[in-house]
Amino acid sequence: MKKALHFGAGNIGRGFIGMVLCDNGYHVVFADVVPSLVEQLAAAGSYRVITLDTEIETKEVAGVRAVLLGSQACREELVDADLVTTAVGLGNLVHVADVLADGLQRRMQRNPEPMLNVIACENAIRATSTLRDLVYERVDHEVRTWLDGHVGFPDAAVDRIAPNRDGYAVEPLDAVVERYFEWDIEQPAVRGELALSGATFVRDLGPYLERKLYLVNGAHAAAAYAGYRRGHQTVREAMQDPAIAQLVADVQEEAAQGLTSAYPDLTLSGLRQYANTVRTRFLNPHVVDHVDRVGRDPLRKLAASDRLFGPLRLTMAAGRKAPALTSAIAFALSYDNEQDESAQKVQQMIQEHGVSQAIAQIAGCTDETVVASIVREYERIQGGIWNGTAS
Ligand SMILES: NC(=O)c1ccc[n+]([C@@H]2O[C@H](COP(=O)([O-])OP(=O)(O)OC[C@H]3O[C@@H](n4cnc5c(N)ncnc54)[C@H](O)[C@@H]3O)[C@@H](O)[C@H]2O)c1
Ligand SMILES: O=P(O)(O)OC[C@@H](O)[C@@H](O)[C@H](O)[C@H](O)CO
Repeated sequence: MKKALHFGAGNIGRGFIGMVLCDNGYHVVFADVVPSLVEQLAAAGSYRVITLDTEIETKEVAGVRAVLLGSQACREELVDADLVTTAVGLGNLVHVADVLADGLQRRMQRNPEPMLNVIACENAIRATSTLRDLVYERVDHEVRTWLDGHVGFPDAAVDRIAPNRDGYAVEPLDAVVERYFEWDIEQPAVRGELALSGATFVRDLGPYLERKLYLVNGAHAAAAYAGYRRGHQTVREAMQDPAIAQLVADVQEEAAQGLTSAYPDLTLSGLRQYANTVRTRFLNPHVVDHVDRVGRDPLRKLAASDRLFGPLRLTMAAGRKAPALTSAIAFALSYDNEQDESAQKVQQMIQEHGVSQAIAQIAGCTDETVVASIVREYERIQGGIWNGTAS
């Protein structure tokens, strides 16, 4: 039986990647940093995925094991794994890289011939490439040469809403997910054979990845940050607020305009259809997804290449204005959730240096016109007079 080592036994790890791998006949070994989660998974050897839709479907993912990240057992799992995946959060890839660097050296010494693929399933531009670079930094020339020939690092885009489980009557290991899913993997970087039913193999991931990050996650972020500010608890509640529903649709339209200029194969009508489906998903009455999960870590979400400044850059490069993305960025900067450490860092930067400096520091954006528009929207939000994007 093929074996997959998956880092991150959280919502998307259990609810999406683990399930697809199991459906493809992999024996799945989860590696996580939370000892209690690892113990529970290891003891149970299985968990359930509950699909939230008009029909609630419960499916068992059986025959799984679990190891603690960094343990000897975890490093040893790499020696004969057939596939490695991650869903740990972009900032945590550095810790996965430490383990991969060590485990892959063991593999080079003891099981060098079989090809291996490593796929990071994180919401970011080319997260697998980021992970590969982190691994390469940690090994010497001999290992790098072996990695070049035997280990593929294909980039991927993953899409499935896997909310937190609070509010659902579920068992401790249950994962809850929407029915929809999409997993796109860049074929040219794959080493050896990799067949995964449920995944789509594409020649160039760029358009798939940016379409997903901007039209799903950018829109999601807009709904969450505006929703938080306007007192909504969940994404669905936020989407039922007409001003936010319009903001989200406008964010998608601006991003779509930018995407069609950057990727001639993407059509505006195709992107509009995709965007409509995304908004319907956000309104799914069976999914309770809190704005604080979707808005988590605004420092990451406000980075230059991420879901808000990424499409803004494309739209501006296409010579178009982006008032809705500007509002969404201003809402992200206004996100002062005390439970979110990253939000608190953003607030501290704003307090210490002002909004313009915070934008420069976080997103590297110093374009005076862009910064001035964001600041104007930020002030409207702070003043409580935002009731729709200024045109
Ligand atoms: N939840 C979603 O709807 C969704 C959908 C698509 C993609 N994603 C992406 O998947 C990733 C995980 O998101 P999530 O919602 O599952 O988060 P989560 O917090 O539910 O799960 C993350 C898991 O990773 C573990 N972890 C953290 N650092 C680790 C490390 N170094 N090694 C091993 N495990 C580690 C955590 O303990 C946790 O169990 C993120 O990059 C997210 O953007 C999430
Ligand atoms: O996971 P994040 O923090 O990058 O983004 C929050 C949500 O937008 C995200 O988890 C979506 O639910 C998911 O990407 C849908 O595929």
